[in-house]
Order: sequence, then C-alpha cells, then structure tokens
Amino acid sequence: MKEVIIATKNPGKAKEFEKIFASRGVAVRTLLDFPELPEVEETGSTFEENAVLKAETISKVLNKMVIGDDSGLIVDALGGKPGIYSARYAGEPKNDQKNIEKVLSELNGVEEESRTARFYCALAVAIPGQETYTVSGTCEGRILEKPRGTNGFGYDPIFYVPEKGVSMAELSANEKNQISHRANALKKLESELDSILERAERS
Ligand SMILES: O=P(O)(O)OP(=O)(O)OP(=O)(O)OC[C@H]1O[C@@H](n2cnc3c(O)ncnc32)[C@H](O)[C@@H]1O
Ligand SMILES: [Mg+2]
Repeated sequence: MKEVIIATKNPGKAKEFEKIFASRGVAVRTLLDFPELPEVEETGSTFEENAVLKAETISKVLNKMVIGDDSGLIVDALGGKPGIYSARYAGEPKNDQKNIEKVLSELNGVEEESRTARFYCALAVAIPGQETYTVSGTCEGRILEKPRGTNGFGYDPIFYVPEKGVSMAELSANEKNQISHRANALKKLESELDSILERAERS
C-alpha cells in the first residue's frame, strides 16, 4: 500500500488526512506513529515557512518524502489574529477550549457582519534531494457568539460556514473534508499527487 508521512502531532489533523488519503488507497503515518521524533520548533513568520520547517526537518531525519501542515484561524476584527499563533493563542500548554474562549472574549460586542474570518492551511512537500514546494487553501466564514457542535477540532465549534448554514463542528468529517482549508490546499496537489506518491515510494 502506498504511504505518505505527515509531520503533525495534532490528532485532529491526522484523522482528516487519514480519511482524505484512505479514499485513494493511501495510508497515512504521522508523528503520532514516531513518538521518538522531536517536536519541530515553529520559528517561521508565515504559515508557509512553518509548514516547510515541519516537512524538511522530518524529511531529513527519515530520509523520506514528508508533508508538513501549518494552519490556523485568521479573524479580520482582530487584525488577522490568532494567525500563525492559533495553536497556543491562550498560552502553554495548547488548549482548544481556552483558545476559543479567548477569541470569543476579544470579539465581545463585535457585530455579526464584522466577525468575518477564514481558516488557512499551508502544506509543504519535502522530498529528499528536491526543492520543497508549498500550496495553500482557505475556507471563509464567520465567528459565532458561542460554540456549536462537537465534531472536528480546534476552533471548529465557533466557525460558522455560511454556505452550509452550520458551524464547522456541526459538519460530518466527510462534509468538512469537502470544503475545508486543508481539503482546498490538498486539491491543489491533486494533479501532482500520483507522481509525488511514486517519488515517495522510491525515496
Ligand atoms: O504543528 P502540528 O503538530 O501539526 O499541530 P498543531 O496543532 O500545533 O498545528 P499548527 O501549528 O498548524 O496550529 C494549528 C492550530 O490552528 C487551529 N486549526 C488548524 N486547522 C484547523 C481546523 O481544521 N479546524 C479548527 N482549528 C484548526 C488549531 O487550533 C490548531 O491547533
Ligand atoms: Mg504546531
């Protein structure tokens, strides 16, 4: 079976990648399968830089093709925050619930039409001996007044998806994987995916 390694320790992301790749008969391994590998420091100043850091660091250690995902929530009324700091917005250790509470309290009193936001996902593909490249995807929405739904992870319960009329956490996994920032970024790899997987097998 073909296999792809994703440089993430986030179980929510891991599940999404597993589902998306399973439909093409590709097995996914993540850093949750390699607990001995170090946490990659996210010292970049953009999603793309951080995605490259994750992909290249792990690709060098394993000498295999690795995909890195750096993603987050961009809230217009907060000047783009939490942005690249989405995972630890409310501090260490990272906590989805506290991050949600912080965003909601910062948006207290902001009216619906000004609560626009988007999820952003940068993916980096690192292949030994080749130049790393990146793609990105977004998903537009609005920040709710309070959480709705229990699916997904991270900020999904407070992210309203206008085209669906529900929050991201009220969508099924399959529905989210049709429209999410992650899915939209992966779609841009689509045309190259077979050649990427072949190179991964050889690497
Ligand atoms: O770095 P890795 O190990 O991949 O795991 P992480 O959780 O630290 O991942 P990021 O550094 O990319 O930070 C992304 C954060 O943005 C949020 N996020 C990203 N994608 C999301 C999604 O699909 N739904 C909800 N929140 C998301 C969530 O809070 C994540 O922790
Ligand atoms: Mg991270």
